[in-house]
Amino acid sequence: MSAAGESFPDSPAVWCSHLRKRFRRHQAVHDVSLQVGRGEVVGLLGPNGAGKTTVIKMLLGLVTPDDGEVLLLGRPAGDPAARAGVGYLPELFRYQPWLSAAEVLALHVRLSGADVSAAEQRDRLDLVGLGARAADRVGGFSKGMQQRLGLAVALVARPSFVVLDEPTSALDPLGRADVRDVVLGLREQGVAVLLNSHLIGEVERVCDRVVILERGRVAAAGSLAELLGQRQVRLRLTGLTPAAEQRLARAGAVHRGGDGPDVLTLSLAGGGSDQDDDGERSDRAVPELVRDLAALRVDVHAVEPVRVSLEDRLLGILRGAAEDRAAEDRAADERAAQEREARR
Ligand SMILES: Nc1ncnc2c1ncn2[C@@H]1O[C@H](COP(=O)(O)OP(=O)(O)OP(=O)(O)O)[C@@H](O)[C@H]1O
Repeated sequence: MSAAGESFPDSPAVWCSHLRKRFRRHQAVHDVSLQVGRGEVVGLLGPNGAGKTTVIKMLLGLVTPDDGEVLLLGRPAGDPAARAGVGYLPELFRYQPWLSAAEVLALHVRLSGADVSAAEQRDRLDLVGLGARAADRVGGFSKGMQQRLGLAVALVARPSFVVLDEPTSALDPLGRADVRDVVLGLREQGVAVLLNSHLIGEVERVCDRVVILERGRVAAAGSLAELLGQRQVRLRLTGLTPAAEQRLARAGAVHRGGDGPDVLTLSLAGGGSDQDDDGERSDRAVPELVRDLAALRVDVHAVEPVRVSLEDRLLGILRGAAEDRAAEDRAADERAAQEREARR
């Protein structure tokens, strides 16, 4: 690992608190606090215009926040020593078309001030699948090849924190799989990664934690286990009594219909999981419920977890946030109407 950015090794790779950014009349980022720990892979998700790229640029000291604080590798974001420890693949990438891929890499090594041998630079091109094109001019590269080169540029100076803004937007499925392997390899080496991607499956495969932005705010954040949780189970039950219905209602919200008269879906209260003494997740809610239902003489024919994908969760969170905002707008309209009425 490079010595750059390593003078505060116990600090998170990046930490920010209450970031805000307005562009003219548009508040792009309202209030964002997040953290990427050392060696952690964090996914940044959210719809178009949610503020992901603006947040990334503020984290890297490329956009000045109106408010809030950032520490990059334990230092202020604009500090050259912090930047030297960071590899960045921007969303909009463009490299000097008159240079060869090897020359682009060598240029970035010089700019970074790191000591990276020619052999190591070639290894980076091999890693992104451009080893055979090292001597070719970038002007003749396809978009996907340029994006691969961008990834090599981001990795070449042995960063301890890598920020990838839509790293697979120009890549074919094979290229996306390659990037996934690269990210997993970084994690193995203890390199922290912040990954902004619309490809939710990709994020689900490689990320330890996810931060979901919606209209410039953090709509949800947590580990994949926390976000996905075992939140729902489908049960096939016969012989339900009022007491059993009450027991079910205590376990969570009951949804019926669609899958037959005996089938119900239970959204477990509190996500249905607790922490045991060792801090491990343990799902006691379901076995306890089944035991109690059996004691109440209910016939339990089937119990199956409903698998919730990150995509489902993301859509649910974003729809929930949109509904909350619509309700707030309606309440504000009503208040304004009441005030107008009172003034008459
Ligand atoms: N330099 C700028 N000048 C004016 N407005 C900007 C600027 N940069 C971003 N914005 C606005 O800020 C908002 C957030 O943009 P940003 O690029 O951060 O979103 P994003 O979540 O990365 O979107 P996408 O997924 O489409 O890339 C958008 O409304 C955008 O138009």
